[in-house]
Amino acid sequence: MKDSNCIIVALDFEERQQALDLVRELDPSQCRVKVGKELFTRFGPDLVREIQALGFEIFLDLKFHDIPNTVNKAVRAAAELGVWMLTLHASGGAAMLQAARDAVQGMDHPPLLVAVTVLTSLESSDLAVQGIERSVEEQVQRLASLAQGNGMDGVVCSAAEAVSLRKLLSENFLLVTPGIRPTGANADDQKRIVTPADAVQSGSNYLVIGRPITRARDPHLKLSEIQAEILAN
Ligand SMILES: O=C(O)c1cc(=O)[nH]c(=O)n1[C@@H]1O[C@H](COP(=O)(O)O)[C@@H](O)[C@H]1O
Repeated sequence: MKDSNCIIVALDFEERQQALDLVRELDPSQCRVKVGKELFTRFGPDLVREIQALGFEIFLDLKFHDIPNTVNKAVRAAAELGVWMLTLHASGGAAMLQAARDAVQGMDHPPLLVAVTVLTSLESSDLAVQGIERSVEEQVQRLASLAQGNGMDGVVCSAAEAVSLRKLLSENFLLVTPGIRPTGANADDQKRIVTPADAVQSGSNYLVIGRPITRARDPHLKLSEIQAEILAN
């Protein structure tokens, strides 16, 4: 997918002002933004509304993982905020995923529901510790099939799994891929990393990028460079 609007900038900041300063440098027609656990826990729905008022579609990444009734109510609350996309953990199981889907049934503009498969900070040895004796790729496939079979719009995975998922899943099922690192960038705590251009080539629909952009001296320039790299490939 060659779409200049496929990048989601992760606003992982401590301060409200840092997030707003970055957002004001960005163009809502060129990217979307992600509000995650740190920012939401500190500043809540008011900050989401403030960023929406600047014209941005918001990916609310709270990774719900709880009993079906609790997730149903939480998804409804997030949907009523008017967010564009939200996350829950596929490993919460079929009933939890269906409860999430039920929560947005009948809404005029429901958010996209995407299920996290295996976090990009994990590798096979981490699964083994949890008693999962299969490769990351197989576990991602299993959870992605579960997500697709229970009403999700897509999954969060590493772009390293995108090629195999594209063969397994329907064409319009979304692959949202964090763990993106331009060539030579620090991996930080990410284990399954892929460059922006390779992610798009492999079939990712949306690239979630945090530190490579937020830590850049000029975040707007860095975003433009990444977009240019994607379009050139
Ligand atoms: O759901 C997510 O967005 C997510 C899932 C995952 O498996 N890995 C992952 O890194 N993320 C998020 O994607 C962002 C990646 O940030 P950077 O590593 O700084 O680019 C963070 O906000 C993470 O919370």
